[in-house]
Amino acid sequence: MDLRTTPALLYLDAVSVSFDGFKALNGLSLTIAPGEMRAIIGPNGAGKTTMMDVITGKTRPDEGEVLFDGSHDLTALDEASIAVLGIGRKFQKPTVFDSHTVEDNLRLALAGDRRARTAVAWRETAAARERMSSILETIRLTAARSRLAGNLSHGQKQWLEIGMLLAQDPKLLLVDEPVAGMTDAETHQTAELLRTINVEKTVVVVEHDMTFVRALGVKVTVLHEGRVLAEGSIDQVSENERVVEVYLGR
Ligand SMILES: Nc1ncnc2c1ncn2[C@@H]1O[C@H](COP(=O)(O)OP(=O)(O)OP(=O)(O)O)[C@@H](O)[C@H]1O
Repeated sequence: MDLRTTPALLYLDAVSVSFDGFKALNGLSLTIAPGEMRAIIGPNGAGKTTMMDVITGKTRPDEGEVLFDGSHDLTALDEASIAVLGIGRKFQKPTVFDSHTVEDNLRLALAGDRRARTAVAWRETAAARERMSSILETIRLTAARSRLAGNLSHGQKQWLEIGMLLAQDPKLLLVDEPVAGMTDAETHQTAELLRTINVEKTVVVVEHDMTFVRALGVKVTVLHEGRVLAEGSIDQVSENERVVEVYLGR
C-alpha cells in the first residue's frame, strides 16, 4: 500500500502521458501549497489541458505520482471520487443552464446532484440562503440574481459557472482560460474575483492572457513540451530567455 504523504495540497512528480507515442506530459513535476493560487502558462500543446485531465482523473498517467491533500493517490481514483475529494474544475466554455435564473443555477449546484433534484424541490434553509448570498456577492451577480443565465454577458456566465463550482465547496479549483473572450473590464474583475476566492480556496488557473496573469500577481509556472520550463513571478519568467523564445516572444 502506498503510504506516501506530502505537505502540498497537490503534488505531481515525474508525470508522463503518451498519446500514440507522443508525450503530451513528459516528466512533469509540480507542487501547489495549501492556500496558494498558481497561474499556469505555456504555448499551445504544452500539456496544460492534459495536466488538468490527469489531476481530475479524466486521463491516467503512464508514469509518475499524483497526490492530493496529503496522501490521496489520484491516479487510482475515478473522476467522481476525485470531485468528492474536493477538486472542482471549470472548463473554458460555460455550461450554465440558459433558461434558468442565476439563482436557480446556483441552487441546482448547491443541491448537489443536478440530475436528481430540481430547484423547486430544494428546501431553502437559512444557512443555504446565506451561502447563496455570499456566493452571489463573490461572483458579482447579486444584482443579476433573478435574470435568466441566457441573458448574461459572456463574462458574467463565466462568473456564474465559477459560482456553481464554489457551491460544491471544493478545496482546489482548477480554472481553464477564464478570461478568453472577456472584455478588458471583465478580465480585470475576474482577476479580483479569483483573488477573493483564493482567500479561502487553493486555485490553479490556466491562462494565455498575460495582462490577466500579471493582475493575479501570483507565482507562475511555464509549461513547455509536457514539463516545467520555468517558475517564478511574472517578472522573473518574463525575463527568462527560453520562455521568451518558446512563448512570450512569439
Ligand atoms: N486525446 C488525445 N489524443 C492525442 N493527442 C492528444 C490528446 N490530447 C492531447 N493531445 C496532444 O497532446 C499535446 C498537449 O495537448 P494539451 O491540450 O494538453 O496542450 P495545452 O497546453 O492545453 O494547449 P492549448 O493551449 O492549445 O490548450 C498536444 O500536442 C495535443 O495535440
